[in-house]
Amino acid sequence: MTSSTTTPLFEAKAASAPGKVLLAGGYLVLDRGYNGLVFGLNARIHVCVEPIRMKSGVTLSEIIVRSPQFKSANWEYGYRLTEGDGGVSVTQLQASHDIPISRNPFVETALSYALTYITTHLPHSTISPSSITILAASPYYSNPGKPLPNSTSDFLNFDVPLNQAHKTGLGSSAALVTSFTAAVLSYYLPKSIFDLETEAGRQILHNLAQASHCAAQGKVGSGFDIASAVYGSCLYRRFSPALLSATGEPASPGFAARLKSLVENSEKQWDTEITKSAIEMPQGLRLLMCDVDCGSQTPGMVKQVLAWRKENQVEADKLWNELQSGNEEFARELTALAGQEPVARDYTTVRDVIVKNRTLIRQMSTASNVPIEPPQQTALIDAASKVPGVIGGMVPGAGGYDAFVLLIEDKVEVIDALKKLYGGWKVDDEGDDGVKIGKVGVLGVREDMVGARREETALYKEWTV
Ligand SMILES: Nc1ncnc2c1ncn2[C@@H]1O[C@H](COP(=O)(O)OP(=O)(O)O)[C@@H](O)[C@H]1O
Ligand SMILES: C[C@@](O)(CCOP(=O)(O)OP(=O)(O)O)CC(=O)O
Repeated sequence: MTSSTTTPLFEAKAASAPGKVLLAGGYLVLDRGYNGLVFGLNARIHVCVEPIRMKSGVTLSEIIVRSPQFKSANWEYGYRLTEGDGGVSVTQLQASHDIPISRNPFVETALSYALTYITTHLPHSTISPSSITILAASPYYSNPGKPLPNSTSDFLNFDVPLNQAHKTGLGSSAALVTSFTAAVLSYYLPKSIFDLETEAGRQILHNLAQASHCAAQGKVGSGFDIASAVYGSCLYRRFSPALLSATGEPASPGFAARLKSLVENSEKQWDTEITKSAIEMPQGLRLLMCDVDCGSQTPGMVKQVLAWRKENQVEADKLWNELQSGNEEFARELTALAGQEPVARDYTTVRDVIVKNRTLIRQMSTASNVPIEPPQQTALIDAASKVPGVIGGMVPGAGGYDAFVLLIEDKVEVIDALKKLYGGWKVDDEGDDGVKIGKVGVLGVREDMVGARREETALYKEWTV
């Protein structure tokens, strides 16, 4: 018997998006009155969308998503257009009878939002089945990974289920939702409607990814992580949270039209401010991400800081304003240094600004009783700051025990000295707060100024089916 296959309508497409580090403006950036200074990182999540070749005559509305670096990380979805312009609803299908369904809310929501947006431009019948592969750079997880046998691919096999992946806090869900949305839109929509390489395309991607990331998270954060995943390093002012509240739930009547209008900025105007020119990394300097092995999670830090601010508005406003000025000064210093030859530079001012900002953050920490820069991190950053070639360091984002970031001269000897310093760093005694930190790792991750971008699909041939 001969079996013929139908010719796929679409050509494989891929995109990637960077991770993030909020160098300055943690907590402040939740409020539109303040900014965040965010750097994209050279650890990217990639997504590749390909046609599923089917035997002719078989029609199947199914999209298969795989994250092949992890065990059993497959999600199969059926999709259908809902009544009353409710957009595309996706339903997870059981891959096999003996494997229970495990949901991936970020994938599921990004898929339903992207397909809904696509059907506002194309008839639903043009959404043909596809196979989607997710591949993440290894620094997103602290699990040891192995290359595929005889492989030239940089992606590693972690050989554990996704729920056993230990995240290093580089913003996996934002990089995933952004690259996933970019790849799906690029695959199904003609370039005249969505082109990732244009300003209009990036705006569509930003707005759609913010909406689906918030929906998947079940909360509206500041969105700095999606902004940097789309635009790369930038000075960020958030959108008004009310913008998203009127969109409603997928499948509710009129959802598709509301999503289109939100994404295309046609009724309500997005008031996000993204200024790429306000931040630069001077040539010869780099960021170095460090990861602390620590059992302690500190959920509810954001709630607690905001509650303290509300109760102590006058004191908090003073601190917030001082920090905002300090952060602005830090951004200005970095861009000024970027305009100078490395040999002509004097790092004294930028060092002082970092030290001053850290003092303010510790004030925020003490006043709100939240371990934003706990003493364990103070010791780690202070010790690094004495290493020749280290300009300074800080706790990024919400802070806590698990990560910090250093600004250093981009020289192997500086990284070697830091590895030596932290190699022997093990605090076996608990601090006064009862928290014991373990191994300190220097992640091979630095800033990346570029946001979401198109990728060649050949990069993934060893991982796609
Ligand atoms: N490589 C991956 N493949 C598939 N889904 C992923 C991957 N990495 C992260 N995710 C999704 O993102 C979620 C983690 O998001 P979150 O807890 O917000 O962490 P982060 O701070 O890294 O964004 C995972 O539970 C999973 O749903
Ligand atoms: C407190 C914040 O301003 C910054 C948090 O930054 P992190 O980088 O710590 O974030 P997660 O990876 O989402 O945990 C909250 C926000 O801006 O949403």
